[in-house]
Amino acid sequence: MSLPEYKTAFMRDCVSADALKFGTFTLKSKRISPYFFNAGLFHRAYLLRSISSAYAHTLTAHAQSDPSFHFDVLFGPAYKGIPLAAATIDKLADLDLDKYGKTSYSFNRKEAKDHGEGGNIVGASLKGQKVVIVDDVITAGTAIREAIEIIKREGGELVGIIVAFDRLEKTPSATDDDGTPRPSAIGEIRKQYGIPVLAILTLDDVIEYLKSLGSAEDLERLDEYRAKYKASD
Ligand SMILES: O=P(O)(O)OC[C@H]1O[C@H](OP(=O)(O)OP(=O)(O)O)[C@H](O)[C@@H]1O
Ligand SMILES: O=C(O)c1cc(=O)[nH]c(=O)[nH]1
Repeated sequence: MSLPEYKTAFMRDCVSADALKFGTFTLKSKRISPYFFNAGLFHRAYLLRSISSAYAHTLTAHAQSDPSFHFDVLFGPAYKGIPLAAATIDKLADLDLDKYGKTSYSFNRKEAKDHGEGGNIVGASLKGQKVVIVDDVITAGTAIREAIEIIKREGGELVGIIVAFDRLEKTPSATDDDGTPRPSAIGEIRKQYGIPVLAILTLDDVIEYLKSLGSAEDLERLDEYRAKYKASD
């Protein structure tokens, strides 16, 4: 597997933290998946460093390939996006203090607060800011579209999205398993907004990993799932 070191290190930590699990899981979209990525398990200090470092490297690698890519705020949708956005700006500042030392983070409350400072945004104001959303996974795109709406409503400019894991699967629909390829939610968002949607790892990376280090049974189930739900983009 010819992945950059930060991706292989992240894959190793996903497996050791049990954040990448193989079995039978029901997704938010109700699709049944033979694997699940649980970013909530990156709760130990060394694991939070690992995931935030992988996000930060993915963002800086993209900024190197596209010098027009600039952002002021990392927005982490509640709940799992919150620690991810905060820890990632810390890592970005470690990588390049001059460039990222003034980058902010921000997140939404799921329920608006009606006392004290009030409102439902915590951290940087998004108004007039170039914003990148940091989340764990996009499947149907419901969560990310809610985050996009919040950014619009707050007057921010969405310039990119980064997730830990791109499942590379088509958007769920009533005729899900008819074998017809359709775009992924990520592909639709890229097309609709013309922005980069970056991922640290993809399903293809996991399948490559299973070929060398995983069980033949898991590999077969993931291959079957990919054949059934693979996106057309
Ligand atoms: O693309 P989708 O089909 O929307 O699914 C993916 C999202 O669903 C989960 O979050 P959830 O909304 O459950 O919130 P949480 O962060 O509070 O767990 C998950 O963390 C992703 O963000
Ligand atoms: O689609 C989802 O709900 C989902 C998939 C996944 O791999 N991980 C996760 O937290 N949510």
